[in-house]
Amino acid sequence: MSRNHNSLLSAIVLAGGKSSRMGKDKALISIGGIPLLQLVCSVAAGCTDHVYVVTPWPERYQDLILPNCQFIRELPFSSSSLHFSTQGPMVGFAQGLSQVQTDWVLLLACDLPRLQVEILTAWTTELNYVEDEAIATLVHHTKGWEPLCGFYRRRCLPQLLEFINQGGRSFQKWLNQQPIHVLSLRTPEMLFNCNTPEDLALVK
Ligand SMILES: Nc1nc2c(ncn2[C@@H]2O[C@H](COP(=O)(O)OP(=O)(O)OP(=O)(O)O)[C@@H](O)[C@H]2O)c(=O)[nH]1
Repeated sequence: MSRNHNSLLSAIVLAGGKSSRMGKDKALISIGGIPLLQLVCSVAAGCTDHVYVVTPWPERYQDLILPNCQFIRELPFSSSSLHFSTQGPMVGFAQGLSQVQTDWVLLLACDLPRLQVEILTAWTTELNYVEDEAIATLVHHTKGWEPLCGFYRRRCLPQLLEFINQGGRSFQKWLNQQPIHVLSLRTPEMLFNCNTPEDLALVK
């Protein structure tokens, strides 16, 4: 998607974690013959100018077809993070955000099989109208914020790192301390996460 230079938009897709509820890497699960990470990246590429895939293991995904996507290899957050594949989505996000050059970034989990590019594109047009003080624009539902399908300002990185450095790993806790613009969503099924074999059966 092409935009004027001042309004370029990046996406960060997170592909890490344990996939313990699924029992195998969610990113590689096939939905209609297409690996889930490829599906999500293709939607991200359809509504942004550049896609970063943040993962501890880029080699695992080298056979996927990911045009306009660039891998960022996630590193252990600190020398004490021995099991860095489980350091959590916030740390992956922070590492991705440190590479982003655009003012806004769309953050996506890799386990969202029902993303709709039309809705994400419509949301991108709202970014120009978000209050200056808001660091993100996200959907809010009964369980709280939806952190892994929404937009963040690049300038939130220092606050994010401070929270992480103090041991914080909960998006909800961090977001509850921040000014956030609320995104409206009439079709909440778009946010369906494919976490378990039962979820996968529903999608298929
Ligand atoms: N890069 C990166 N992504 C992560 C990490 N942990 C989780 N994710 C991603 O964040 C999204 C949500 O992950 P979750 O479903 O909460 O956690 P999970 O570890 O993947 O799965 P469970 O073990 O079943 O909780 C998915 O896109 C994961 O790939 C991480 O440490 N690094």
